[in-house]
Amino acid sequence: MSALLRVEDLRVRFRTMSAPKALATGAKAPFIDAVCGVSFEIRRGETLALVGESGSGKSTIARTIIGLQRAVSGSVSFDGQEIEELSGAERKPYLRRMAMIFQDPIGSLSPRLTVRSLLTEPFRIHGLMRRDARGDAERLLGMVGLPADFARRYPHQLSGGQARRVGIARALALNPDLIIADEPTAGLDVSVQGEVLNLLARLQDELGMAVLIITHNLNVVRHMADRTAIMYLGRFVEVGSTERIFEHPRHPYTEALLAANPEPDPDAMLNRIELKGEMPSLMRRPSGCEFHTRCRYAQDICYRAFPEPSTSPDDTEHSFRCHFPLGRRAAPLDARFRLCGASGTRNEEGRHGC
Ligand SMILES: Nc1ncnc2c1ncn2[C@@H]1O[C@H](COP(=O)(O)OP(=O)(O)OP(=O)(O)O)[C@@H](O)[C@H]1O
Repeated sequence: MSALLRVEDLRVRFRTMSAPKALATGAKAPFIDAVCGVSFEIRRGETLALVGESGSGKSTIARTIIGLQRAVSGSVSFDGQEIEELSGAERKPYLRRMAMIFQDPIGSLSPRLTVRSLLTEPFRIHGLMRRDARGDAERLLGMVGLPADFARRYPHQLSGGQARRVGIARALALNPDLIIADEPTAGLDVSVQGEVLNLLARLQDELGMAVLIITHNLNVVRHMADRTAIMYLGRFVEVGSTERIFEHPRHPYTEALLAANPEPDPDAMLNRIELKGEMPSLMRRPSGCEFHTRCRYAQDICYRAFPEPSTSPDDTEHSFRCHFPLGRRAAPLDARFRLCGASGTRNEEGRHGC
């Protein structure tokens, strides 16, 4: 099946200080590369999860896809059309087919607008004349299980779960082909989290849209995603079907994330593994494999050489970047544990950029 969304070799860079200040202070890294050559696609109706620690670049990818952030290179194509090639006016029909659910349920809703205005604003933004704004708002509220009289409320009169439903309803307004959900359950009570996930899954079944879901929560991934991409320092280190990622992780970072999952399999070896140290700063990228500073299996080559992507022989859609992927590791046991610890220990020079 052809891809609905195709992202190719995407790179996004942020300035960390102005050029004159960098010159004055002699700083080597006036920028960080938040996203480093990421490529992936999402098929129609499919759910892809982006997973990784805070700061790994997940939201930056999302914001770049919907045009809130510019890439320094790479491309985003939607339904076969590269978005960057289009003028502002030509882009609109494509952007209208994507909608984003932002992280903060209440904070992402404009406090001065009623729910009715929030729900009908997408039509106005895209210049779509509607004869029955009240009917539109009621229909959208009904789709997310909220009563029609919620249309008169303001965001501060909503609970977190209700605000999240309004955010979802707003995202559905223009009947998008792709929804990007950035931490859709963050900040919600556990019971409400389940309701929101079930709602998203039901709407996806009914409406058939693709979903790009961004989350730290592996239980959310397991519940929602067909495929999963694991991010570290702005790169994909492992991508595959969610089942493969959970059952046969090949990258040690994936293994460690799964082990940190609050509901791990009690019999799995993964339970014994801890992810030690902090993620290195994007201003001081480690040499070689960028995960080596925290990897329990790292060997000399991991300090020196950046690993090329490999694929599983029995599943070419399962790819990973590791010199010693799980399942064919030959390191002596004492070497495996030598390198656990705080980040940056073997990275005195540090690198920036990617
Ligand atoms: N506008 C910006 N200006 C400068 N740096 C930014 C900007 N937006 C993001 N960053 C930096 O880019 C890196 C990636 O941030 P991003 O928000 O994409 O990560 P994330 O994985 O989505 O994190 P979280 O899970 O906390 O949302 C971080 O180091 C962040 O500080």
